[in-house]
Amino acid sequence: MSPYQKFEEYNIEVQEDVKARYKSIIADLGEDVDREGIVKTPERAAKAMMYLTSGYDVDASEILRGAMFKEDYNEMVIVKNIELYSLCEHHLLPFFGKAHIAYIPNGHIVGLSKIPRIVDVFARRLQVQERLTHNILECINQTLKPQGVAVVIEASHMCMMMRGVQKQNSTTTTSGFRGQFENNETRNEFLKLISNDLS
Ligand SMILES: Nc1nc2c(ncn2[C@@H]2O[C@H](COP(=O)(O)OP(=O)(O)OP(=O)(O)O)[C@@H](O)[C@H]2O)c(=O)[nH]1
Ligand SMILES: [Zn+2]
Repeated sequence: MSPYQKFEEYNIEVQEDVKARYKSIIADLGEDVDREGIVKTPERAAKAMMYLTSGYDVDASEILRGAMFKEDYNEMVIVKNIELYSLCEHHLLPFFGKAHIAYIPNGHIVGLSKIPRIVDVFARRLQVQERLTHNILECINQTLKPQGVAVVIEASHMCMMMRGVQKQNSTTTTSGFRGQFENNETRNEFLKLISNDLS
């Protein structure tokens, strides 16, 4: 049996387990689990939740390493307005928003699509926005070893909107800077270039 087959079987086993637990949760919440519209819901919810947390099984640095190209370009590269959807680890409710990411190459550039890809890898886990920001920052810094890297995330948290404090318009901004972006001039140039995209 290949390791891949083993992984598939493991996933089916986990899915069955999650499905059974959802069925019991839905019943506890007061629903009729045999009702037509609901009967397949435990399976749908299990698949959805497993998709939304599928980032645990993915090595983000391997994604970056797969598309690093030698290039003598020493200016800032910015990929901005990367939409992201994650789950808050406290309430299992979504938080969603945008990431703006910049790096200054140090002999290697990276395939542009790989930056949103690693955002997704870290977003598809139970997260807090601060750790999500750091995960992305450190992954780029340690894998690409650029002259500098910057990450800014702006997000709205459903756990603050639908329940709890119930604030509909607040957004949370987190950021991280390494290397040349720790220098005020470079950091300000980046912040200026994304300023129209910040709320
Ligand atoms: N720092 C941080 N806090 C978060 C994030 N997502 C949710 N939270 C907060 O996590 C906290 C959990 O606080 P608790 O007091 O344990 O939970 P709670 O009683 O449900 O809190 P309320 O949301 O205030 O009703 C809340 O203040 C949430 O707003 C995040 O990404 N970062
Ligand atoms: Zn929350």
